[in-house]
Amino acid sequence: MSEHDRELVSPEAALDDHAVESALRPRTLDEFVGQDRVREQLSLVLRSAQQRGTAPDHILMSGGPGLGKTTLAMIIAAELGAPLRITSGPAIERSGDLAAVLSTLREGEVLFLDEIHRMARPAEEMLYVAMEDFRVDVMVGKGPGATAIPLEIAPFTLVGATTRAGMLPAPLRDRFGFVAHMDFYSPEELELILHRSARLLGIELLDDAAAEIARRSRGTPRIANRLLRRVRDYAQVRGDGRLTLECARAALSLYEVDDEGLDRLDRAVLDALLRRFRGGPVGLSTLAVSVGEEPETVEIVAEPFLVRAGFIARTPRGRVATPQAWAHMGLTPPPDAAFGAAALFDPDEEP
Ligand SMILES: Nc1ncnc2c1ncn2[C@@H]1O[C@H](COP(=O)(O)OP(=O)(O)OP(=O)(O)O)[C@@H](O)[C@H]1O
Ligand SMILES: [Mg+2]
Repeated sequence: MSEHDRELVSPEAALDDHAVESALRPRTLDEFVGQDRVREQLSLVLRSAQQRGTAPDHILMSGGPGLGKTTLAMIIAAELGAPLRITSGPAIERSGDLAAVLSTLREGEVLFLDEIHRMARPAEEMLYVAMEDFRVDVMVGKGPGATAIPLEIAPFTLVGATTRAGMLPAPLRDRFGFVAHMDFYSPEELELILHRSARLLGIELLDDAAAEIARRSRGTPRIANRLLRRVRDYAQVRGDGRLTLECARAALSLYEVDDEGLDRLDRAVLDALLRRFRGGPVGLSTLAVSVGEEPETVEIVAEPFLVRAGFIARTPRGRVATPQAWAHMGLTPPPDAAFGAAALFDPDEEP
């Protein structure tokens, strides 16, 4: 599948998303739609720290692409009235890169470390100390004569974001006082987000069209906003500019986003699972290879939604298609097909 095909339907940010995304980002906790539990927990963490006059605990946000991690990080700084410094795991190749950031933080500053699971190992150790003791040990010299010079740094709040919380070493995870688990959004929440975006973009969006787009957005605000823009294009060129249900349906089918919001990658994964592996169980990397994708892409981009929507079950022996998957793809399962939970408890098989 080419990059071009992927851009529309992937929850990961595409090039043309960036400008419009920053325009559509909610700026306060109140404007942030959905994730009610996270919002309430976060609001307590922030308010109480403000009342105590201290920097709040370090905050980790975990969740799939496009669910609002960067947005929340910006909101945290804004709610605290604190300056925000942004960096990311891949930008920190050596511990020196991190030392340079940490040693120039101002008191109370929020440090947003995106993709924190991709930071270099030696920098991780430095981060542990910084998070706990607000200190960096700067190494001077090399070899046996090297010494660590402790340097005090200003109390700050680290906000880490990761799509793969499981990949964080336990000592790092444990140093976060609060972990926000970002989940997929309900269709109703996505509708609210779509109406808000339409208002900001000056688009006339009818209720039933919003519901249709929301239902097909794979629980992800980024995808909802992107589909909104494609339906707007359609309405502008082929209609009278208003986003009606007919426009939404026609545009989404043109862009191959199906009734359940499955895109080409999702369907390719399901198709391989059903036809080539007779519904599984099959390992994730085998499945990824058979659709010509990186295992990480299938694991982070396609699978969580397919599981959440009830098309795939994870079992100790691998991924298994559910009856719903067979039905959705219009195929008949073989009589011996393994089905999700049943496969979990097969007494004759070793996990
Ligand atoms: N709760 C929300 N309410 C309204 N809009 C939202 C919400 N969450 C996300 N969005 C919209 O979705 C877009 C993507 O969100 P964001 O960039 O924060 O995702 P992310 O989790 O950081 O993704 P990535 O893992 O790719 O970095 C934002 O531009 C924002 O407009
Ligand atoms: Mg982000």
